[in-house]
Amino acid sequence: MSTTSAQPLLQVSDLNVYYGESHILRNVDLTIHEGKMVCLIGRNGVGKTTFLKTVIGLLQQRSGTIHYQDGQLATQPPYKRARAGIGYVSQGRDIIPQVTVKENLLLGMEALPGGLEKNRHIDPLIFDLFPILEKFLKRKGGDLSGGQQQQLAIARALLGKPKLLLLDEPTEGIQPSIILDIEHAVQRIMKETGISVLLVEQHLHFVRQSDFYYAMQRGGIVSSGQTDQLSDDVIKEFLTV
Ligand SMILES: Nc1ncnc2c1ncn2[C@@H]1O[C@H](COP(=O)(O)OP(=O)(O)OP(=O)(O)O)[C@@H](O)[C@H]1O
Repeated sequence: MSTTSAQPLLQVSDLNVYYGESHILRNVDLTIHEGKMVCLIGRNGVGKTTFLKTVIGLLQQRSGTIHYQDGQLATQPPYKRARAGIGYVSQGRDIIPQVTVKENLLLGMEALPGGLEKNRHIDPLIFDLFPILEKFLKRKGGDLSGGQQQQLAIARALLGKPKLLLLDEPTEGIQPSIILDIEHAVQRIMKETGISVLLVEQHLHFVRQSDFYYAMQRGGIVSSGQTDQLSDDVIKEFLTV
């Protein structure tokens, strides 16, 4: 199976990002081909979230390029990147606690052409993937459990019809039965919609679902390859399992 012939969906080259004077990301190269799941692994604080935030435009690189589809994401703000099909589920999930599950879901369609005025219909695939959300449509977002909020955050991102979904530690702090539900949902989403996923994850079972991995240490990529060739040494070094 060749994955290198087609033009990648996302190609990050020589990316350097700073917080003030702290040099966080160092010469990062990372490529995602269409329809693939790529996992970024590494210990706490190495720069994984910083990387995702730079791809979605919440942080600006000091140097390097991010090539997405057929152009550069130079200084576009996050909303333009969302419109261009990059969905982002942050580590904190960013569910709005005071409004209902339904209203949280509708927010996911804001980036679509015509915005919320024209998009009020929630795709039934969402409820097929996450039946609990249909049951709890009228509940406040803040009343859901952590796992349910994570499902809501993924569903909301999906409603923006992304081509690339960025997921920041979706299983963090979530009970094992819901971790499996989330893994299955992500697999189904990829199969049924053809989107690509960039996953930051510590949970080995989920990491193993990805096609390719990149391992980060002190802001640089120190190992990468096909996930089915991920060695026990790399797992021990880069995952907290
Ligand atoms: N707003 C900020 N200002 C300054 N430094 C920051 C800021 N946010 C993160 N950092 C630093 O940048 C480095 C990378 O953080 P980042 O959150 O990207 O790591 P991570 O690999 O995602 O870790 P975690 O899994 O703990 O989220 C850390 O040393 C962190 O302390």
